[in-house]
Parts: sequence; C-alpha cells; structure tokens
Amino acid sequence: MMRIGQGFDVHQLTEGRPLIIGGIEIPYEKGLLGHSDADVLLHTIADACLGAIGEGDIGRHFPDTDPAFKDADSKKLLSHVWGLVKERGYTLGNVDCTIMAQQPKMAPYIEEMRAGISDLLEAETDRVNVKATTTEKLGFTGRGEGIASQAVVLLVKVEQ
Ligand SMILES: Nc1ccn([C@@H]2O[C@H](COP(=O)(O)O)[C@@H](O)[C@H]2O)c(=O)n1
Ligand SMILES: C[C@@]1(CO)OP(=O)(O)OP(=O)(O)OC[C@H]1O
Repeated sequence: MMRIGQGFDVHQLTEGRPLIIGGIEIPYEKGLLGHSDADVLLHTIADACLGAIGEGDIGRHFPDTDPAFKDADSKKLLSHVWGLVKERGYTLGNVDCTIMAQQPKMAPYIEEMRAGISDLLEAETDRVNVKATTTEKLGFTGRGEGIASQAVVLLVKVEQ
C-alpha cells in the first residue's frame, strides 16, 4: 500500500537571520523569519509526510506559540515526523521538492541538501530530489521578499 502527501510553505526574508534551507546554512545577506530556524524546505517535507499519514501539519505538532520550538532546528522536527511515519509502518518511496527563490543560487548546495534529507528519512539519496527555480522576478519570491517551497512525498508500506 502507498500513501501520497504534499507540502507547501513560505517564509519571509529579513536581515539579521541566517539562511537555513534543507538543513544547510547558505551564505546570504538575509535569512528566513520564523519561530523555528524557518527551514522552508524541511517544513514542506515534514508537511508532506504528515499529509501522507493523515496527521495534519507541522503547526499542529509544533505550535509556533510553544517556546520549546523557538529557533528549533527543523532537522529535529522532520526527524520527529519521520518517527511517526515509521510507527505507522511506512518507508520512503521518494520525495521531490522545489524551492522558489530569486536569490541566492541553490545549485551549489543541492547535493548536500539531498544527502542530509536522505539521512533524516533513512533512504538512499536517489529517493530524494531537490530542485530550485527563480520565479522570473515575479511575485513575492521574484521580488526577494520571501522564499517558498513545495514537496510531494510517496510512502510505501513495509511488507511484514
Ligand atoms: N534560487 C535558484 C533558482 C534557480 N536555480 C537554478 O537555475 C535554474 C534556472 O532557473 P529558472 O528560474 O530559470 O528555472 C534552475 O533550474 C536551477 O537549477 C538555482 O540554483 N537557485
Ligand atoms: C515550525 C513552527 C514551530 O516552530 O514555526 P515556524 O518556524 O514559524 O514555521 P511555520 O512553517 O510557519 O509553521 C510551523 C510552526 O509551528
């Protein structure tokens, strides 16, 4: 049996914050604003996993009113979500993600992101794909006001 889920997230770019995407700190003049470390990519993957198992979203599991999640490392949040997926007897089929950012260039960091995400999801690297696109200077991402991300995940039931 298979289950599919999708995730979408947006965070605002602001000065005075580190830019953390896919578990990696990317050198840039601005970073993403959020209650946690605002890792927009890991948030979309966590939401896609939660969607696939019918468990709502990360806001429900990690409320942004809870001081425990202030500046939280999103790798830990995704790892917790992955624990829920495993409890239900699923493993990763594959995950495919798109980061929408006018700047900076994600290409130099994509392979490191894939490696980190595949570690967190306990899967081979080729089951994880990360893409990036500008939005051709259009919209809030194109104006550099924020970064958006989306992900689709396929989970496969482990045979007993
Ligand atoms: N922040 C970004 C955006 C894009 N890329 C890479 O550039 C390619 C072309 O971008 P388009 O917006 O014209 O699709 C894209 O396919 C990515 O490989 C990037 O590295 N970082
Ligand atoms: C991750 C959480 C919790 O720290 O906060 P943010 O970093 O603000 O992220 P968001 O994607 O807005 O929603 C989930 C939150 O509850």
